[in-house]
Amino acid sequence: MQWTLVIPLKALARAKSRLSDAAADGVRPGLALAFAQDTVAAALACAAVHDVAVVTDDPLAGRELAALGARIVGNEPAGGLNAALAHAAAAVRRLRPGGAVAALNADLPALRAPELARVLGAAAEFPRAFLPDAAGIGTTLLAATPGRELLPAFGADSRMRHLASGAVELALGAVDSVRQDVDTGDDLRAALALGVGPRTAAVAARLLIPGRHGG
Ligand SMILES: Nc1nc2c(ncn2[C@@H]2O[C@H](COP(=O)(O)OP(=O)(O)OP(=O)(O)O)[C@@H](O)[C@H]2O)c(=O)[nH]1
Ligand SMILES: C=C(OP(=O)(O)O)C(=O)O
Repeated sequence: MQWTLVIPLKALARAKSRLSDAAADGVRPGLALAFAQDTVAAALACAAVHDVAVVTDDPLAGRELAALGARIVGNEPAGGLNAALAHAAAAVRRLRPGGAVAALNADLPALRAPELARVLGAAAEFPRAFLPDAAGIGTTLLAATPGRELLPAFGADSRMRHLASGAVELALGAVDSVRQDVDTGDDLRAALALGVGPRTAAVAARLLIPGRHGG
């Protein structure tokens, strides 16, 4: 099964506020963009991925991610993350009727294409399925097979809310790179330990993150 991935990215100037312990105001937009670039590049390299649509109104992010090969979908309607995801999922389904669609977080800088392929392969067995984040509280991927609505419920406690919505939780081992989202400095250290993509590695090298250099 070949998937269209929908990747939401809010305005870079507002992104990753919980990373303020590890990255100053002037650095976070560039870090958020680097996470998204490494996420999109790994997604596009995945054999199970047909195409990638990034949902954003950020002009710089739109240009940079389009240059990698993503399609850019506007962030509408004004109603937050889940409204924008549902709208984008419907838009990609109009372009590829009968296609499989999955929403993927934009903050997976350690993402590896073979691990994403394993997750999507497992998701193909169910009408709707999701992967919990590394912390076990949120969600990094929500998938809907052909003919099924995505019904996204990202945000606080999204693992429980996706479960309650009837989506099947994927219990897979060895897919850490798909689960390791980065919201805090500790998350960033965990992602660096897994091994991040080149854009995040370049920005992180300038941050002198404790733990990366033995601190
Ligand atoms: N297009 C779009 N993406 C969003 C919106 N809100 C959040 N996102 C994206 O959804 C994912 C999870 O978002 P959040 O955890 O709310 O935001 P964040 O920037 O990752 O982190 P914090 O600022 O620390 O909350 C990230 O990829 C965000 O960029 C929105 O309203 N529109
Ligand atoms: C929106 C989510 O991600 P984050 O961990 O970035 O808040 C979520 O887990 O549903």
